[in-house]
Amino acid sequence: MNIAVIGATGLTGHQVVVQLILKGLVGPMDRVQLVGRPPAEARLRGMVADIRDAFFEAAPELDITLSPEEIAAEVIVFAAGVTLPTDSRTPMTRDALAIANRTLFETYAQAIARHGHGHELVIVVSNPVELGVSIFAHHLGRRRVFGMGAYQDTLRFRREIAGELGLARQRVEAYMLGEHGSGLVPTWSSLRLHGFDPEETDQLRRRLRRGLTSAGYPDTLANETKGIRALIEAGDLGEAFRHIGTLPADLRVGLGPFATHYSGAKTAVATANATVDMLRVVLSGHQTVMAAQVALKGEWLGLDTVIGVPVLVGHQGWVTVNPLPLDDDEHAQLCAVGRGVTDKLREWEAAA
Ligand SMILES: NC(=O)c1ccc[n+]([C@@H]2O[C@H](COP(=O)([O-])OP(=O)(O)OC[C@H]3O[C@@H](n4cnc5c(N)ncnc54)[C@H](O)[C@@H]3O)[C@@H](O)[C@H]2O)c1
Repeated sequence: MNIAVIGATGLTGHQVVVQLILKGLVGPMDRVQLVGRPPAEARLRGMVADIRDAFFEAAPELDITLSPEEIAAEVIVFAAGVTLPTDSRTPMTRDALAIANRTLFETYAQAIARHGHGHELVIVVSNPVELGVSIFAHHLGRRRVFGMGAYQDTLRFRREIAGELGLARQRVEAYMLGEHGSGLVPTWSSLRLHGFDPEETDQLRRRLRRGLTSAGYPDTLANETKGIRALIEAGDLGEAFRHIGTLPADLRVGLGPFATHYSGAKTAVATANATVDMLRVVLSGHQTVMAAQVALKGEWLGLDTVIGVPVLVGHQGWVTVNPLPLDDDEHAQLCAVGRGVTDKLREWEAAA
């Protein structure tokens, strides 16, 4: 198997390569292409030496690639580009991030479309993930392109619920859909707790939500984000994490990574874990449902944009949306977020 990691020397890209090996997804019969810019060549060489030193027998063939035209892989992880600074005193808007990364998305998408074999699957990690998916889908065809934001947000949502109930994460089924970052849509209607009947699940769902409704979620998340930002700017990370711990699971999903990023630790380990997990699903050859940002053309709820939804995945890409039973507020929320993403994509693309 051939896997390419674009932005391999970055915090996230590096973690993806290490976790691919540690989790046994690649071994000596496989090849991992480490893709970076020419100025990163020395660092890529050092990275290869370090990985061989650590995992000699288990390591795959590690190739250094400095040109987008030379990427040749079955699955490509895109983790290159600018990221939000961790110093809260120099904030960067998502708009500025989009403008900074747009050219990079375009360059790689065009090169892979021109020089690739036409079947590569692409997992977009870099932000804004919706913009990355939109650009890659435009050049490669939308069925081959996934954003990992919704996959990671869904893992986090399940983990928060499982932790609060004292269950293994595997017993919790629930989806965090929408836009990665500020447009999360927790679909509490999708909650299934294996081993609990619908009545018990209803009771636990009420307990977990603590009175926060789907309609009230976006404003509450925005207000809580302001509060956490103020604590971070005041240098009180400890209070920020303590406060997040008092909030319901769906708010913790939105706020935990925010505080982790600004703590300076960043979220590379969890992001790589989710990416490698997603890669495992995509490569398994079994048809499986997973959450991902994909470019929709009205397949579900009339959504015609890039948004996180549950998709049925096969070895050639996503096949169809796996619809969930949503209540009216969740439905309205997902459509509103979809319209917001469409407006942003239009703006970011017009700023070219
Ligand atoms: N989806 C998520 O949950 C999530 C989590 C963390 C980070 N991210 C995103 O992933 C991206 C990377 O984050 P990071 O923390 O690893 O950043 P980083 O700064 O550590 O790494 C970025 C890498 O991109 C490389 N790069 C820049 N321009 C390049 C080019 N033209 N060709 C090849 N490589 C190039 C840099 O050399 C660097 O190695 C960011 O966009 C960030 O927002 C997403």
